[in-house]
Amino acid sequence: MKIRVGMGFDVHQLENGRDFFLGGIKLVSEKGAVGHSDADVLIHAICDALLGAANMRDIGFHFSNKDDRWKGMDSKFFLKEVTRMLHDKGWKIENVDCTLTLEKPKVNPHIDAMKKVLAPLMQITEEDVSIKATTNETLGYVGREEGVNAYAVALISKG
Ligand SMILES: Nc1ccn([C@@H]2O[C@H](COP(=O)(O)O)[C@@H](O)[C@H]2O)c(=O)n1
Ligand SMILES: C[C@@]1(CO)OP(=O)(O)OP(=O)(O)OC[C@H]1O
Repeated sequence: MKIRVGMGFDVHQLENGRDFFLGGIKLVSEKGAVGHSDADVLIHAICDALLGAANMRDIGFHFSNKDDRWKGMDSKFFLKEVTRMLHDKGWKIENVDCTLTLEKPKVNPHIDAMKKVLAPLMQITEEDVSIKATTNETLGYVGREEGVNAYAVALISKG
């Protein structure tokens, strides 16, 4: 059996009055993420981890931020598509593990809801989706609530 690991990282700016889409759900928050799509930083990091594991470039390579088709796009579409692309090459997703860094809101109360949305998009169980969060202890752009980071690792297999 062939197994591969991939890592993904993404960052988006936070702005007052924006919707905050994170992990496929909409959070109640004063600030939301800014991007070309719906700016779901967690989904983008997961897509990059999966594409990286399969050595299939990255999310911006397949879904350019210069392409109007993806403007305001629900990022769940990208994850579904990336999963399809991996399946087409014979890969099975084993698990993903993610860490968010943001000062607020608290994401712990929403993690189960995120897993429920993300797992079926990757055709894996919620047990195979791990999401964690930490503040940046007020340091740097995350600490100043100017941005949100997402890190993800993914394991895939075939054969
Ligand atoms: N946006 C966040 C940040 C953190 N958490 C949870 O709180 C714990 C403590 O955070 P520290 O940064 O002070 O270590 C962290 O381990 C998370 O469980 C959160 O839910 N949302
Ligand atoms: C998702 C895409 C495409 O709409 O745009 P953004 O929402 O700006 O997100 P980013 O993480 O910069 O990655 C890739 C983009 O091409």
